[in-house]
Amino acid sequence: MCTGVRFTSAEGGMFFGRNLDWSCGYGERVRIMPKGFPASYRFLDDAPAAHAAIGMCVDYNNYPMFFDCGNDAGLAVAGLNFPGYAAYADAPEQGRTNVCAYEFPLWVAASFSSVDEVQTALANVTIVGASAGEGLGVSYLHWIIGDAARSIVVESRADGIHVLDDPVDVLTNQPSLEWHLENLRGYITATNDFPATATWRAADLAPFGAGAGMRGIPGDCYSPSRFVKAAYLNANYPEKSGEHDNVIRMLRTLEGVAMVEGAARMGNGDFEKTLYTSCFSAKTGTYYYTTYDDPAIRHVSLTDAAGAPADKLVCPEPGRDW
Ligand SMILES: C[C@H](CCC(=O)NCCS(=O)(=O)O)[C@H]1CC[C@H]2[C@@H]3[C@H](O)C[C@@H]4C[C@H](O)CC[C@]4(C)[C@H]3C[C@H](O)[C@]12C
Repeated sequence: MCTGVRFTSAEGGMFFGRNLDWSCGYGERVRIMPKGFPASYRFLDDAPAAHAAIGMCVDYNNYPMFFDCGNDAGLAVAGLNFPGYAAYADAPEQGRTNVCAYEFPLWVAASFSSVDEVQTALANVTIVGASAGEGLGVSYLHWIIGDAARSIVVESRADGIHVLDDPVDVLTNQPSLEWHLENLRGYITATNDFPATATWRAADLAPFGAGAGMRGIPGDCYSPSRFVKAAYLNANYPEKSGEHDNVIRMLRTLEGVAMVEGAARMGNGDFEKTLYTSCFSAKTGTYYYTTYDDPAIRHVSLTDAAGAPADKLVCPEPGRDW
């Protein structure tokens, strides 16, 4: 399972993060793709990246297969599993912008400055289900894309591409975003208020402490449950100022929907857990992350690649003080 979250600070800076939940890693690393990087595409003309980007990826022979990333214009994107619902074209379609599923985050981050720009381009996009390389297969994903103004979700389904506004700025896994948003209507009585003592006949029922109003918000790891809990937390977290408190907001919110080893097996019998949690700060171009085995916060910034040649992915030593 995975969860993505977006919000803005009191100053208007976007923070965009995700949990990557799976049983095993793919050798993922944080990489910076410099501006001007020769981005190559299977069915599109190769183009130098208009924007530098930073994020978690498989560095596949100097090609970043991003899981999630943010760029120097403050636009960010993350891919989350969507099997059973995602459907891609078998082959490129004439007259369309044909983007392979594995290329999608790179294409978004390298090419665009805002959600509006991506949304316009998506009107002519076909997602093609070509494999990235031998043995890599095709991942069936949907994507959340955010900037300082808003977020959208992109779902390529059997009936075509759906570009949906995401008014709660959260994404998990199956089913569709429309379903998750409709499902929230079952939880509208949840509140962070401290409830008054109730009187039932002669009994005065005082709350045990804080949290009574949140009862009913699910705490399990199932995709619909994580959507509800993440949406509740994202909607109720008080607005914060400055980098520190907003990074903490993101990491604590994602911790609220993190998967702990042993809680849930995948179909193959392996336990799923939150392999890493990330937070991209758009204003500073910094990518913060923690891993399951090392909860200390590490960070790498787009500025760490200043002056680096454009044709190589940059892998700076992560900082630990902040
Ligand atoms: C497994 C990851 C999604 C995690 C997630 O959503 N889990 C949900 C679990 S569940 O279904 O709901 O049980 C996805 C997100 C990004 C994916 C990777 C990226 O798409 C980049 C490449 C793409 C290649 O086609 C396959 C390898 C790969 C390296 C992908 C492996 C894997 O599918 C990743 C890592």
